[in-house]
Amino acid sequence: MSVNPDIQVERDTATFRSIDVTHMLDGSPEATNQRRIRQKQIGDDPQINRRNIIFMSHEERYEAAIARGLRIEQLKAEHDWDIMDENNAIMWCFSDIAMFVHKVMFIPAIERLGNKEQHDKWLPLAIDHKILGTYAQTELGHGTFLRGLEMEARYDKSTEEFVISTPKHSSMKWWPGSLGHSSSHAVLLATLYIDDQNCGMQPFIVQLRDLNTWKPLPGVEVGGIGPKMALATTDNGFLVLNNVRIPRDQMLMKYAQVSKDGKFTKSGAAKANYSTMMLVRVGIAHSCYFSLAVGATIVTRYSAVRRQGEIKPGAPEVKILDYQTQQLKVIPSIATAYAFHFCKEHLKWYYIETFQQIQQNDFSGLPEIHCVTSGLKAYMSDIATAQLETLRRACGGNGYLLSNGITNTYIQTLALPTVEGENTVLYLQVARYLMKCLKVAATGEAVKGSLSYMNEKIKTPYTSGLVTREDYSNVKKLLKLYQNMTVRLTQKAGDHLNKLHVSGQPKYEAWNNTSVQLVNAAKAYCQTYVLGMNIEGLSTQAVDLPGDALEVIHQLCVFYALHGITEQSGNFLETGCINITELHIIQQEAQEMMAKIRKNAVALVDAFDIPDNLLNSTLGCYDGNAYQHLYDSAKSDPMNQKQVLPAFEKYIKPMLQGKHTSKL
Ligand SMILES: CCCCCCCC(=O)SCCNC(=O)CCNC(=O)[C@H](O)C(C)(C)COP(=O)(O)OP(=O)(O)OC[C@H]1O[C@@H](n2cnc3c(N)ncnc32)[C@H](O)[C@@H]1OP(=O)(O)O
Ligand SMILES: Cc1cc2nc3c(=O)[nH]c(=O)nc-3n(C[C@H](O)[C@H](O)[C@H](O)COP(=O)(O)OP(=O)(O)OC[C@H]3O[C@@H](n4cnc5c(N)ncnc54)[C@H](O)[C@@H]3O)c2cc1C
Repeated sequence: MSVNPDIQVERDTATFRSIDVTHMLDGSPEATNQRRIRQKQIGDDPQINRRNIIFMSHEERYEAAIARGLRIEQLKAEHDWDIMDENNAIMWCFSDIAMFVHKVMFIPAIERLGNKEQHDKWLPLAIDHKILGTYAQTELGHGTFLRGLEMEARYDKSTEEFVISTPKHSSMKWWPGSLGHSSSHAVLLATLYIDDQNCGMQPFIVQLRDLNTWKPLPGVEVGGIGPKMALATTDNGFLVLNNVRIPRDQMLMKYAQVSKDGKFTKSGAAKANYSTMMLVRVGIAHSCYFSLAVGATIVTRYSAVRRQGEIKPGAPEVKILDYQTQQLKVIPSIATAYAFHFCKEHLKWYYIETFQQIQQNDFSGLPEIHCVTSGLKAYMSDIATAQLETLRRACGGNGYLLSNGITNTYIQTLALPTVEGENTVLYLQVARYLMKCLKVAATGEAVKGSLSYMNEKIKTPYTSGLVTREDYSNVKKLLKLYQNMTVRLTQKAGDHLNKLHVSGQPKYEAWNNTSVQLVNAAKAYCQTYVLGMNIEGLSTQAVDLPGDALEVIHQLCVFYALHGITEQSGNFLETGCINITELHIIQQEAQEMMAKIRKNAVALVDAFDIPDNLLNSTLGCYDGNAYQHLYDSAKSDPMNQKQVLPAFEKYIKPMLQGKHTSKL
């Protein structure tokens, strides 16, 4: 099929070469080649390809997702993939593999929470798929408040076993992925009791099903929790345990230990048992980038080939991408996807470094990384879901079809603000850290890390530093505005907190009565962080780009900063970081920058280089022939393979013949 001329012209008139930016996104030309080879292995494989999933039943999708997971394992062995390759493969399959939690949580939890003997025993079994596991933490009654977990593990000194039980409905495990039908084992988080003393939430390895018959073991009641909005194949389940006994060495004992005679000891940081969650939060930030890149690719390409209506009366119909309002739906998502790229790259290396320190029992970096990973998981998933919905709607009626490739991505991404810590709750963790740093700054001590900009006192009266027109496209000056806004919102929340406390409210009550302001400050911190990483990326990852490509990536960053201010203008005005005249100039600059970026919109999404066989989109194919692909997809619907469906004989015909009232 030849390429649609409407999309070809976009490529021909772009001011830079997409491939240069692709190399930057991958890290190097060699890395691009390597990724393309991996993506071809996946996209061309009939067992992995998700081409027909929209026409499958729940059970068929589940089976296909198991087969997909298995096939990924085979490819991994055949082609010697490392862990990054495997994680990317899972992401390119949109996490549509049934044993997802086994890979991303069960194994990492054993690695992080187990001691050497436990590694030696359990990891080979898990890695070779001799056992399949889940991460069972959330209960019906408690997902957020982990100190409230009710499933009990009571130590029985006489037999050196833990006895695990579910005292009431609210204490059953509820939600763990792969638990319903796909796990033989669980890393199960339960509250440990020794002689009725509560020793906090601890991790245990519990076998749930017989490995030969797959039947639940005695005392184990397990099943699926029912249909969900999406993620049909993650097989989320419930679990009730009736006095199930496990040996003492099945408590994962890296950070806390129970001796044979029931002595409880702790090593490491207080929240060390929460470390698996941190890893997954980093992974979620990466998924947010990928989902947004997918959505932006589909909708930008579709907007470049769909013509509807006219701008100049009587002139030919225009591409919908030429409407300024359509640009406002599409261009921010492209700019955000690029900003998220720089941010997730930074996050990956930051996590790896800090994790190495933690492995060496240096926990000093833990509070900051907990703040950053919690905040970015929340912020990036909030933004990604909001923008994906805008993008989906930007496709008009066809935005409601599953074949468009964006609807599924969107509803899947909708889980991310909830999983791995509900977003509001995570913002409040960030706020906790902000308040601590504020206190440090108030004593005159230097605040370190991502909030070191707090050290600089904001002078009153204040000027924004935006003097010339060029200042409005100076990303460092724009970043300063964001930093000042964050500091002022943080101070404002801190002042409110103090005021309530001084007026007699206990600290916890004052905290709750300030939590709206605290969350607002936390979001500002996250937004500032992402912009900071975007700017850093310009001088690190993007620095070797040819001049024309660097200019476009720079424009995106400027637009990201300006658009962010227009979206959050209330915060910037309220804190006095800009005045109304400056806001008007910023709005104008943002619109002008958007018009410049529009010229390169298709080339910018091409640079994401997501192949058609992974994109699975009728609207967003590289060749731009959206109408042909829509038609082909409709024709391939199994319901269209018959001219007359059985429902005709059963219901419609009797109705037409006036017999329906008694028969139905
Ligand atoms: C589609 C893809 C599917 C992916 C799979 C999804 C799998 C899942 O969802 S698994 C379940 C995930 N569950 C969660 O994330 C639970 C969310 N809840 C939490 O993380 C915590 O309980 C939380 C943070 C809300 C509060 O914990 P709580 O024990 O009440 O602590 P709290 O008393 O508030 O104290 C917080 C302290 O712990 C620290 N802390 C909390 N979490 C962490 C952490 N992960 N690392 C380091 N420190 C931490 C805080 O910094 C704070 O320190 P300080 O006291 O010095 O200020
Ligand atoms: C698709 C999916 C997959 C999942 N996979 C797993 C898994 O593999 N393993 C696992 O263990 N769990 C899993 N979960 C569970 C998930 O981690 C929890 O649902 C999540 O942590 C939120 O907890 P919750 O359901 O208790 O929400 P709740 O805490 O009940 O949240 C409800 C509301 O209360 C608010 N709220 C709660 N506490 C506070 C507070 N302190 N301050 C202010 N507001 C508050 C929240 O902001 C929210 O608005 C999964 C969930 C989903 C949807």
